[in-house]
Amino acid sequence: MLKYINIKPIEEGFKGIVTIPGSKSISNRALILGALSEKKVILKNMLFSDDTLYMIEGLKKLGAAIDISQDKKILTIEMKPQETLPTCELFIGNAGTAMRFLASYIATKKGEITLTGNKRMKERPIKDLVGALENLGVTIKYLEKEGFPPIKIISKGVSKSFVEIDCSKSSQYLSSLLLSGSYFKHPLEIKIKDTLVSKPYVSMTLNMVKDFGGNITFDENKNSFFITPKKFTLDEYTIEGDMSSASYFLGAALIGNGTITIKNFFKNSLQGDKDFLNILIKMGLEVLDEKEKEITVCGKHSYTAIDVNLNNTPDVAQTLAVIGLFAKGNTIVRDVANMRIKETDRITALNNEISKLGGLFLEEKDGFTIIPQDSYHGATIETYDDHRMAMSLALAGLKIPGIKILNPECVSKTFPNFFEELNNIYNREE
Ligand SMILES: O=C(O)C1=C[C@@H](OP(=O)(O)O)[C@@H](O)[C@H](O)C1
Ligand SMILES: C=C(OP(=O)(O)O)C(=O)O
Repeated sequence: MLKYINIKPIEEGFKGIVTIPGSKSISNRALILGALSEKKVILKNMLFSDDTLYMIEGLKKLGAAIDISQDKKILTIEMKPQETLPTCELFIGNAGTAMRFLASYIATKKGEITLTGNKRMKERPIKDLVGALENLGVTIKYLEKEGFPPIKIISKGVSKSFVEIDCSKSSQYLSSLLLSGSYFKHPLEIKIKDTLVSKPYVSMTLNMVKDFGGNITFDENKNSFFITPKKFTLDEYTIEGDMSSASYFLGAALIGNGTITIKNFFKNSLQGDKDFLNILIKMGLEVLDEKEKEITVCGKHSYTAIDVNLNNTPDVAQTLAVIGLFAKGNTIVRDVANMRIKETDRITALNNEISKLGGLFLEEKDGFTIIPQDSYHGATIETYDDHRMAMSLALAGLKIPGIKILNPECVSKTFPNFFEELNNIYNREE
């Protein structure tokens, strides 16, 4: 286990080329859709990281034949035809998508399956999804604390045709039902109670279900989704590069006033986090070149702050917080209360670590403000087993000497070779 990594400041005007990995969100959706499919599915540009490996191991235990070619980033998946799933326990670490998406997948069949995870996963709520599945006729028992994993799902399949769900804490509950709903026995109406957070992830789900052969419509007046039972028959699916992972290198170019080419960057991405590029353009980032799967961006000696609502894209809020340290003016991030129930309480974690650098961080219940200071100093950064704390605070080290990132291997949740790629931006391209 690597205990820490020192980040070296970078010279302005640097040039680098990096490659980002496949999208976590798309990889884990494609695995569920592949497991539901009638035949073998090939997934290309697949992400292999903790979150997808927990999903892969879980699906294997449930009966999937999965072949992996890690260097080619290809995976094939074919689920054994079976009415009843093998009785087992699935450990899914702290992979929110795996925990939530598997719950509805299990409900498409008969079986008794326990879903559990690490200490933090046991503090992340799942009650609204469990309640919806119970209302659909699935029996679910909390094995420790009411409302949280571990849960035991006792399923006989879903035969009801209407459910209401509260998605004000996580959009993953809705995506879970939408991903597997085509394999419930009857047409299903899912009515959204309250506000839906992280909306673009639901659009991503709808797009992918459609690509696999599903039929889901949305009625705006009723605030309801309608799913028709369908069989999936797609042969092959290509995973996009991960736009949340790209945020660190877009940010590095701006903070470090350098030029970075990002490969595996999908211009027409399904991911809401692609909008981070537009946020940074407003702050001063310049796009030098854009191809279908590659972008080259360039920073500025000085850039402006921004006031932005990140409810649609909470995963880039930490990147923006660190970029805000060096902006002209105060950067304000609004409407991101659910950052507090992710890998760690991310708002408090940012406050702790940014304060250690000499930064001024104003913490709100559902957001924060970064007030830039004339100077900062190095510090030893705690990462709270949160990949995004490690990756975003590493960016501060491009400017501030003496930054040490503790437990850097937590990046393996979504971007196992992040620090190797970060190293690539120091190697000047001639
Ligand atoms: O559906 C998804 O793939 C995700 C949805 C978001 O979670 P919430 O809906 O809980 O905000 C996001 O933070 C997470 O990293 C991935
Ligand atoms: C919130 C995240 O993950 P999860 O899928 O575990 O919710 C994340 O990757 O930032």
